[in-house]
Amino acid sequence: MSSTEGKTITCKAAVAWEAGKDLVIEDVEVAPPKAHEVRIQVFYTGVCHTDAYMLSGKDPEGAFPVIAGHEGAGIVESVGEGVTSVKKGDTVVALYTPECKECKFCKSGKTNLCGKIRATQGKGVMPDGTSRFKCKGKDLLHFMGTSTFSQYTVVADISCVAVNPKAPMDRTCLLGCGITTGYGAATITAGKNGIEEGANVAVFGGGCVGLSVIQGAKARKAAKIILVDVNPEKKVWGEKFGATDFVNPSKDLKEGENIQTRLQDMTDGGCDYTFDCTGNVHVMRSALEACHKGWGESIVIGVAAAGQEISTRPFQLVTGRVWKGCAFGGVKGRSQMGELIEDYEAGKLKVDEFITHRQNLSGINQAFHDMHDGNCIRCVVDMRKE
Ligand SMILES: NC(=O)C1=CN([C@@H]2O[C@H](COP(=O)(O)OP(=O)(O)OC[C@H]3O[C@@H](n4cnc5c(N)ncnc54)[C@H](OP(=O)(O)O)[C@@H]3O)[C@@H](O)[C@H]2O)C=CC1
Ligand SMILES: N[C@@H](CCC(=O)N[C@@H](CSC=O)C(=O)NCC(=O)O)C(=O)O
Ligand SMILES: [Zn+2]
Ligand SMILES: [Zn+2]
Repeated sequence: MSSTEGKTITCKAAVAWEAGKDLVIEDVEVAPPKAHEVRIQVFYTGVCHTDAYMLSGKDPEGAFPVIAGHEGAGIVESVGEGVTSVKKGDTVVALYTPECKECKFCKSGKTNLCGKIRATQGKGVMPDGTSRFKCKGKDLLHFMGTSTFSQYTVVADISCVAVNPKAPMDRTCLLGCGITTGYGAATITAGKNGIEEGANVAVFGGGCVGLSVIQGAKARKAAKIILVDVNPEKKVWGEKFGATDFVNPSKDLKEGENIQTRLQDMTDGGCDYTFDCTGNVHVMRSALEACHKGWGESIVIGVAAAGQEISTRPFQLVTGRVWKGCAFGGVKGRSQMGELIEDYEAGKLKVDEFITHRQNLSGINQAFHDMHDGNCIRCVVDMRKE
């Protein structure tokens, strides 16, 4: 038994007291895991745009005070009663899309969305309706079932997966969201079983998610892989991951052209697959309309702010274009993370290349500021260094 097992741990965490304000590094108390829960020492966490989105106050599910973060890797400190899937000392990746393997969703074979704890996760509490975090006598909310901006966090046992301990956690943490999301969207969600060889693909938005779609499209031997981004610096980034073409819609379009018609011209009538990786609802429309008549599919990945809605002429769908979307790329975290880590270890999946910035825990606000720099793809925060 470790010295901390069964006891409350006091550690540092980046606390969001209210929307739109910097995070504050606080001493927080992390209660021991209850039944079917796991307490994890978080070693590394990435910082995702979805964290920024929630912290800005635009997420209808966002509530404060909260500990954000969902791209984390660490080591199991202790487990609650009945936990069999992981044990103390295991290296784990946190899963904001859990996998219980027994609910209607998990058993359907049609989706990676798991219904078992979604309602409480969305309310920022553990499955029993309470929080494991306290600061200054107040309960803090959990976020996305993971809260990786704390040196210790408690998650449901279905919200983490044990992985090869040899894989470096300062990189594999990124498989907890951005890379897996884009790569899975291209290799699992698109079409019946991912993008087919020879398909023409357009990816809107060349951040971590879009570049990961490009990586997946390349793995599937797509023909044209066109990156569409308003940031000219993203051309080089796209090429690094396998993009064959780049279009900047704010600079490269001729008179009378829009991005849809440009992409149709480049692909003999339209793309087989397009992906929105921006979260902009107007871009989502363009991505759909750039699809080939009869079969083109557009996959929405970007998260749009509260109140935003998508629209198009229904005729676009009547004429065979398909609009769909996915969370976590359609990847089932507990069943499929091991394979991604193997691919990374075998040099088949790029991960290190996404890391452009690093911070210690005390630099976490800088990580959010750096997100606005076009050359910031992902910042990894070392949670053990204050
Ligand atoms: N569904 C899911 O499971 C997940 C969804 N997400 C969401 O995916 C989205 C992408 O995430 P991430 O890659 O980290 O984000 P980034 O902000 O790093 O990347 C988005 C890119 O899109 C560019 N962009 C912005 N507006 C346009 C436009 N009008 N046309 C073309 N490009 C544009 C941005 O340029 P600039 O930098 O100049 O603004 C940027 O290069 C976010 O909305 C995020 O919340 C993330 C993870 C999982
Ligand atoms: N809570 C928001 C939507 C936020 C959202 O779409 N989250 C994605 C993951 S984004 C990761 O970086 C997701 O998993 N969605 C599926 C889910 O079940 O939450 C809102 O209410 O609009
Ligand atoms: Zn994310
Ligand atoms: Zn389930």
